[in-house]
Amino acid sequence: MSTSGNLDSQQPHVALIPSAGMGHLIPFLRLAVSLVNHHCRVTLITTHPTVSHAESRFISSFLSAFPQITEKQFHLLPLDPTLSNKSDDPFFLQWQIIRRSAHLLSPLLVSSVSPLSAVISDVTLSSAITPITTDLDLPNYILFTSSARMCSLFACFPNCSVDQFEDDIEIPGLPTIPISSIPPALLNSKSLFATIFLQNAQEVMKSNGVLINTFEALEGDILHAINDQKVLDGFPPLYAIGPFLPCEFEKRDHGGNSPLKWLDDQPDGSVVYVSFGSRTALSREQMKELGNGLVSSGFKFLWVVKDKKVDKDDEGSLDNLIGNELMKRIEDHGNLVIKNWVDQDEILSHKAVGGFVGHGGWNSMVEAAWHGVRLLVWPQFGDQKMNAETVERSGLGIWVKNWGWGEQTVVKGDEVGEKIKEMMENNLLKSQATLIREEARNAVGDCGSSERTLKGLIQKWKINNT
Ligand SMILES: O=c1ccn([C@@H]2O[C@H](COP(=O)(O)OP(=O)(O)O[C@H]3O[C@H](CO)[C@@H](O)[C@H](O)[C@H]3O)[C@@H](O)[C@H]2O)c(=O)[nH]1
Repeated sequence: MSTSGNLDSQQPHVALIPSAGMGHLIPFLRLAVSLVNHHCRVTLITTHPTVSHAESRFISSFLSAFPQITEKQFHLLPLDPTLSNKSDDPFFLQWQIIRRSAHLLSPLLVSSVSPLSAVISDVTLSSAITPITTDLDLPNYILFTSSARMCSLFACFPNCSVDQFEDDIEIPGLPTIPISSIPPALLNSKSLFATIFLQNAQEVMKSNGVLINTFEALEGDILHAINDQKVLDGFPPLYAIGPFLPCEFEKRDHGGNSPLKWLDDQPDGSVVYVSFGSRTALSREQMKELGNGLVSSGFKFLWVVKDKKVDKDDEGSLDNLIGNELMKRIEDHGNLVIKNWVDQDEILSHKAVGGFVGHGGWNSMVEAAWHGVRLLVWPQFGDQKMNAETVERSGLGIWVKNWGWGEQTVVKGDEVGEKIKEMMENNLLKSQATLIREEARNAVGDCGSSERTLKGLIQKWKINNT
């Protein structure tokens, strides 16, 4: 694929509208690169301000790497004070502000260059954005940033009454979802999160299609059940176009502190990589248990520690967080602990990395599949148990169900250490991870399922342009 222009009068023009946080921004920017590589014109709507440094840095290196992409700045309304009573999570608040500022998007979606063939917005924004695209008569697509399994719950959600939430959730055409896997925030039907989740699920039905970062070999049965209308009659076409590939622009200069140097000195497949994504801070108590568990597993590890949800606030020293004594034991055993943004792609692609302990954030799960790294999934909140189910079913990793939701319980270090050993010593997982890696690569190869699906969608936009 070339990144050159090769423009023609039918060239589709796509506007992308991400939501708050790296877990939502990253898949949008990777999708943008893929669309450029497929000769689409892309407009990126960037929110101002962003919540984290990581988001601002990512956007600016993306725009420098792709000068052909048009940036439209979306200046958000100030924080509505009534919102502060609802949550103290800065990403939640930003998501709400984006939704409440959606009416300001109209002028940004009226293109002076060429009319838009598609507007693709984050699923969490859909009920705020669909009325705007409908008014402007623009084709409206959704990017579902989680797994197809989570999408099956999303599709059925308007038909589930809250009273049902005492029992497993029936998903027509698919296995039931245990009540214990439902995102806790959905269990209170009066919560703002549950209300908006429901509105989004209703509004998505009016969209032209839903794009998703997964692939046939990973979630084929679920994709088929949704696309065959077994899960919900009338659900829009679900386009599986993953894995979204990490890109060059994401690489950062670590000023000589890259963990790669340390990884280079470790034997192949020997290291456990530990990270809970871009916005999950474990409790101090859990952090200590995890540290003890890692040491007791006997495996070498590279642990990325986060103390605060937002990077700007994350200023404490490692010694303070983990304690001098544990920190010393960790270092005496020759392990590496980092409290900064790392380039996860370069870590997962390193031959020394043999396993990944993560929270089940969907981007990380797909990245592990792409690199064929086996997983121990430890869901903390939200969609993460649904994603863990997919990982377990595919044979890419294990998930300890009785650990519950990470944010609600503290798991003892010994248990963590045992499970890490189990994951690292399980050769079946290792060989299955290698197979999934092959399948992931096939999916985006020339004749792969995801590549064909994406090309078909772009072709549709081209035909609509004529
Ligand atoms: O130091 C870091 C930390 C994170 N990442 C990247 O940041 C992304 C993190 O995304 P994800 O693994 O999905 O976790 P979250 O940041 O927690 O993502 C949020 O968004 C996801 C997509 O909707 C959901 O699945 C999660 O539950 C939700 O917490 C991944 O691409 C990682 O590679 C880095 O590169 N370096």
